[in-house]
Amino acid sequence: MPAIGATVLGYPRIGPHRELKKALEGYWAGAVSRHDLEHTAATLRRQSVRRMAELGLDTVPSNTFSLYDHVLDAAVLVGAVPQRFTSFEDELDRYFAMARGAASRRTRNEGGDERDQPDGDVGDVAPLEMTKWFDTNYHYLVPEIGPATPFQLNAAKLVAEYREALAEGVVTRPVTIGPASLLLLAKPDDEAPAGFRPFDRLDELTSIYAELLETLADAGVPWIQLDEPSFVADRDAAEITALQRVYQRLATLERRPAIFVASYFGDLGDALPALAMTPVEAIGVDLVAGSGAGRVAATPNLAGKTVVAGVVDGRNVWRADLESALGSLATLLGLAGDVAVSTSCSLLHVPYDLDAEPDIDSRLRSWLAFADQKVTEVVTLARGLHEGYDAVAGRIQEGTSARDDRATASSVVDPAVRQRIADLPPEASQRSPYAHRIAVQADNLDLPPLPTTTIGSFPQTGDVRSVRAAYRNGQIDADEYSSRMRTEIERIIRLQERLGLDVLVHGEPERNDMVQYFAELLNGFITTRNGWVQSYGSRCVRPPIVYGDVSRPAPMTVEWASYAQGLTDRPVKGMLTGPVTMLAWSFVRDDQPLADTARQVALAIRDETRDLEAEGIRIIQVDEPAIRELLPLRASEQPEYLRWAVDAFRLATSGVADTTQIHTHMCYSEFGEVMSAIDGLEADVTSIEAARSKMEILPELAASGFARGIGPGVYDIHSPRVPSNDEIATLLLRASQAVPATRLWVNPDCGLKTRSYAEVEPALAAMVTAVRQVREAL
Ligand SMILES: CN1c2c(nc(N)[nH]c2=O)NC[C@@H]1CNc1ccc(C(=O)N[C@@H](CCC(=O)N[C@@H](CCC(=O)N[C@@H](CCC(=O)O)C(=O)O)C(=O)O)C(=O)O)cc1
Ligand SMILES: N[C@@H](CCS)C(=O)O
Ligand SMILES: [Zn+2]
Repeated sequence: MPAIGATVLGYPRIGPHRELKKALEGYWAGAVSRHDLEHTAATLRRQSVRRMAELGLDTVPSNTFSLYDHVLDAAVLVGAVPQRFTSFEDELDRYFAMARGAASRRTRNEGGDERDQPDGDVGDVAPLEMTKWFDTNYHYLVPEIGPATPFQLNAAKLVAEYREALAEGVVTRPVTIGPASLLLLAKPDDEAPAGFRPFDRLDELTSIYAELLETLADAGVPWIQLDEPSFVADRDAAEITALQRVYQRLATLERRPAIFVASYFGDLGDALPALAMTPVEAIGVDLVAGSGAGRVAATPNLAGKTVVAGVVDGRNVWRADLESALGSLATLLGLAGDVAVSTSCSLLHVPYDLDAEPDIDSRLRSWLAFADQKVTEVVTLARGLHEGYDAVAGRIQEGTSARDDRATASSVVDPAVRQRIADLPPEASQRSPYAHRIAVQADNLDLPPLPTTTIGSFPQTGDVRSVRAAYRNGQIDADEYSSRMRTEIERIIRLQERLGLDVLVHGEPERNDMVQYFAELLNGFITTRNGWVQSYGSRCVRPPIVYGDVSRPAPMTVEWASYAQGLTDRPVKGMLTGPVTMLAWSFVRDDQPLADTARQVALAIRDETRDLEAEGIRIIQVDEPAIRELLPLRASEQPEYLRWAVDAFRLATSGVADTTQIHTHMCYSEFGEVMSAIDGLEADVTSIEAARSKMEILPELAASGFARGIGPGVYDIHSPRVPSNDEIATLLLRASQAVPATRLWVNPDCGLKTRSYAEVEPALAAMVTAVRQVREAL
């Protein structure tokens, strides 16, 4: 068995130029053949293993490539395919049906339209649910596992990708999710009786993994990496014992590769000594998010094992502190059998290569590291560890100088921002009592009961995107751009008037992304040209980088909002992204607490709310869809996070007069655990994703004491399906049983940017008709 040496836990897969995205969307649209899709995928995989090997890694992971999602791949690997997909005989059709939904066989025979959508679920076979991958902005597909879900090994992809890399001359280490985490990431299927947990089937699933290990041994695979990230969150003693049982069993198989159990996004806690007691050969620890090398080194039973030390941050873009990383590695050396050097998690969460960013100035660039630069850092550290400090002294010095330069750069610290924060009185985060302000807002707005609205974005048509691209590329000037955007805004305002909505939006046509748009306009942020990171399936984002103190040089949204308001007598909602979401979807500073950066962003947003108000905007929505996402995985760390997150939102939204109504919006998460924080935001109105769970969230919210305006989403915008008036009316009546109708608002689950007008117009018309019915009924 070769030593692991220098390695990474995973590598980006969307393609340096988003080749996979383009091939997938082309394939779904019927414009790219299956052969071409497979060719693109194979080329990307080969390039990736070659690149990692050329950069000097000792061992390279494989099977980290995925056509859609690695959790879906793991479900397919163990044959956990829900019944509704079994009629798809072709494997790729079945795979994409699980990812995106599909027309049933009946509809397919009638000419179903599953290839028309670039993303989202299509047709009448519902896809697997999508949810957040731990506390990242990546989304995985949730396996459905019930008592009768079949398990059957299907190792073809894993073995084929191993052999494909071997043909490139690279012996790889196949990676997949370990059995315990796979079940903890799954949800019970609809057939499961109350109280059933997928985890109940751990022993059965372990048998499939045993078979997998034997298959890999037969294929000559030296190492397998089984990821068990679910154990960096709070787990009970039974779950930890079960984890130990799994690896005791797998590691005592006669025929198997060496086993590397990886963890990331935090500290393994009690799971680390439990794993150390099993005969697995290697354990991976995250020394960036976790509590450090000292604690790991103190774990008994590591002497015969390789500790794979995740010392290079796999999910942020700062150049590593090589000196301190070497210190951590030295702490482990001598206590473990061997020390391998790695990233703290897969590099899936960072862009490929800093060299693809010609616009970033050279000084700032010297502070940064993207995936390929991180691979090089890992290689340098492994050399330093094994050949001694002097072998890499030059590189370490270079890194230290860059970090010192960053620490003292005047572009990072803005004394004016710091003074403003220091001068803030406590009442800056306090509005007058809700009962008082809601009364003055009612006078100011004069809205009907059950006011109707949308969440902000309207379809981002090809036309709108190409106008933005033309402006960005200098093909049209600012006047032409502004005029084209105004035409689009006017069209959206007139459409909403025609549909009969009560509170209008300008539709966000000028925004490439709800975070990047603001980052481009704020001091302290930079944005990238090619820094794409997969968010889900074929969808990508370019997370901005916060490098310095944040401030707002000029208004960011006022021009568009006030133009829209000038077109209509109905209130137009101003639309901003909140401080927590701005940070959750950016690469953040690692040189000051996140809470401090959040206050700076909050102040910039606060300035914007006041300017919007001064221009006659009477309602302002501050979106915080990611407030749940940043919730620490360990309960002990959650109260502190919630305290500063709520405080930042309140700082952002308390600068306006009582007459101005503050809305917020949340989606993409289960909000059960953060109900009291949602209440603590004190937004006058909160819109929240609720349609898919059929309003289940409302009783929970009411029970938490929440007693302000609430807009539970009445239809799911992730689906092209147009809801009927009756189903929306039914949901509204259900909502009115949990929340007094006087506090109910009516809106879709989220923004409409990924949908087409052909879906949006009838869906909103149904929503307005349903509200009229319900208003009469109430
Ligand atoms: C709400 N969601 C968001 C998350 N994170 C964000 N940062 N933003 C979000 O909205 N996390 C949770 C969810 C995740 N959901 C999504 C949904 C949709 C997308 C998405 O559609 N992404 C787009 C890229 C968006 C973008 O930046 N567009 C720019 C640039 C577009 C582009 O590719 N331009 C071309 C050239 C121009 C052209 O011909 O169009 C190029 O650069 O090559 C824009 O529209 O201006 C995607 O396509 O993946 C992401 C997350
Ligand atoms: N205002 C944004 C929120 C998305 S979470 C939108 O409508 O797209
Ligand atoms: Zn949303």
